[in-house]
Amino acid sequence: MNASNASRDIDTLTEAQLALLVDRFYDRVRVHPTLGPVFNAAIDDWPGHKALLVSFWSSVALGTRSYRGNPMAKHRGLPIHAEHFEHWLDLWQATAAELLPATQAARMVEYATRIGRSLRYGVGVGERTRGLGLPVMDVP
Ligand code: HEM
Repeated sequence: MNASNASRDIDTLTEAQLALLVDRFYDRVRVHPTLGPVFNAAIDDWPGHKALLVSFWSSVALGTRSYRGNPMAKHRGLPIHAEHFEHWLDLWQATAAELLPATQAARMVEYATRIGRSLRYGVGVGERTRGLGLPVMDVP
């Protein structure tokens, strides 16, 4: 009996788990009232999109380096507002919580929150807002 093996069993995420998470998540995205229209307008090849996202998440979470791409550039130019990011993360969190052990779900939510935050700033819908919900303008 080896303690490090036992803890590895709990901590190990597999590509199959990520594929299931991605598959269920985007099935829900497609029919979501706010997210669905943005994705359905941009994506024709859903199996291809899911496969790309499995490679993205396995690069992030498993270090496989199988993803090549530029997520920031892909999101610029899409009609995305702050609420899209909030719905995206809520749905990701709910799907991960259903499909993964709690530790792994928390890990995937943590990654998505961090990546989502930089994407938000990249597409110009960062979290810095004033009370009225106006974007903070930098005065030169
Ligand atoms: C918050 C965390 C998010 C993550 C981690 C994420 C991640 C990604 C990644 C890795 C891609 C593939 C980029 C490529 O083609 O190489 C992608 C594509 C895409 N994302 Fe996101 N995304 C996030 C949020 C959002 C939100 C809020 C929306 C809008 C509702 C969105 C809409 C899209 C669309 C439409 C594409 C396909 C773009 C295209 O192929 O032309 N994403 N996303």
